[in-house]
Amino acid sequence: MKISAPVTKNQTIEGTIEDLTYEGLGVLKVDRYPLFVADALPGETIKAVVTKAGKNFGYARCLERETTSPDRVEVKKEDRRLAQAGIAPLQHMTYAAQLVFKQHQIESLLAKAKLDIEVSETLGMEKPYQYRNKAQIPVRLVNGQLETGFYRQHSHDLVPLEDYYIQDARIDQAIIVVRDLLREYGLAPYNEADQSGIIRNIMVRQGYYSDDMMIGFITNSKTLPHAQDLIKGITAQLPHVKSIVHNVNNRATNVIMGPVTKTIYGEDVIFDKLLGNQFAISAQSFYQVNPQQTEKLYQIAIDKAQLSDRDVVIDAYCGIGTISLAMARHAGDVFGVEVVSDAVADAKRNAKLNHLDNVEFVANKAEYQMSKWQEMGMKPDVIVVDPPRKGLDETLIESATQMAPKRVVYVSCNPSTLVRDIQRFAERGYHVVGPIQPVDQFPQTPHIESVTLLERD
Ligand SMILES: C[S@@+](CC[C@H](N)C(=O)[O-])C[C@H]1O[C@@H](n2cnc3c(N)ncnc32)[C@H](O)[C@@H]1O
Repeated sequence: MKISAPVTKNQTIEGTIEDLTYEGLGVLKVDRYPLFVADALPGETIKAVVTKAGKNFGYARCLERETTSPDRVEVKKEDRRLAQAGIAPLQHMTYAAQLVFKQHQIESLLAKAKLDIEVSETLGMEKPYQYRNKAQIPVRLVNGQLETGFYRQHSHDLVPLEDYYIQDARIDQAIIVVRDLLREYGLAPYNEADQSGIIRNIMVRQGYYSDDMMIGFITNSKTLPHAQDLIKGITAQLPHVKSIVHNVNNRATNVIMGPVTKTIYGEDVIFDKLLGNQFAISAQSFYQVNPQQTEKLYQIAIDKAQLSDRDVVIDAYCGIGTISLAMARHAGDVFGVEVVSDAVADAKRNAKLNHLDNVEFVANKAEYQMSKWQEMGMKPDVIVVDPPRKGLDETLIESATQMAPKRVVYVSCNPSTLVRDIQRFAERGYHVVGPIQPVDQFPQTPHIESVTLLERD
């Protein structure tokens, strides 16, 4: 039997938003068929036009709001570009409602999996904007002029921007300085259509406690024309820049940086602090983007780990060792594993920088290393995992539980893989203790970070 959508493209409909998707889109149902609507909140009655009608779901654009949710923040016309660019897709919700939305997202995934686990209120920020310490901004030609900005969502059309709202204001200022220098020296922006031009992206990293800034040029060409002029211009206008790097990426890919980064001014790294430890951060290493909330996140992970000074800890997916070093102050020995070798080099350097000699770092896939450690007979007391969005490899869960740690602390940036992995741990004798604690690392966006404690049954 052919199933068809109960609506057609361009049809106008009226209804009340029932829910929000994990991306923060309003859900408007026609019979049981869901239409997803941007900038629409639960309880709001709207008139909308169908923009896409697929087999199982569709999309609609709000034409008129007949009632307004108390959770709504009116967004100024000039700021709507931030939502279009996917920078702040939740900007139309009060911050309090954003925090509740994140808590509910985890609760509803747990309920779907029939898991009776409590979720605490999301720990939010006092000032939930200008928090990001890193930007990778595309450079393109728009109306005959070199522009910096963000892509309109689901497209490669550049929306020129100067105020990115969620970035450290010093980063916004640096992007303008660099953009103007690129214009002055006539460097051609990259053109994706025929892969011509020079400058693909500008990368900026800013310390939170330190004033250090790193600027990176990601180019399509092997060389960076006018490198000395650019360095001179940047350092004259932005004296806190400690490092300028050049990265070549001449492949037709959405991955921003190529494999090799060369330092063309100053140091290879910038320095910043987290929970009192100093960190050297290189261009290619992962470093949490919201330093204020990261300190809260790590402190919760440390508290949940309940370390004693003889405990052996594994920190899987350790990046530049930020969690490892924070734990090393409370534990016997800490072993970190991370796949990016530059990050491991940074982690080793960071252990020395902080005079911590009870930490060891290995460059390997966490799933391989965990099975190696298990075969070697290692018996950790605590395992911390902080994987990327795809969550844990099942073989890692197998080796980790075989090693029988007392506790597993799971730092997650994706509640759906977290819930899947909690079930996999449960099959191997580990259960969640206490509530899951969401921490808002990404205000104004639907991203959800949380910390979960699992213990052996
Ligand atoms: C969410 S980050 C966490 C990093 C670190 N714990 C922190 O808080 O800064 C995930 C890290 O996992 C690394 N990674 C991704 N896949 C991996 C794998 N299969 N094995 C080990 N590390 C991996 C990434 O390079 C990244 O550094």
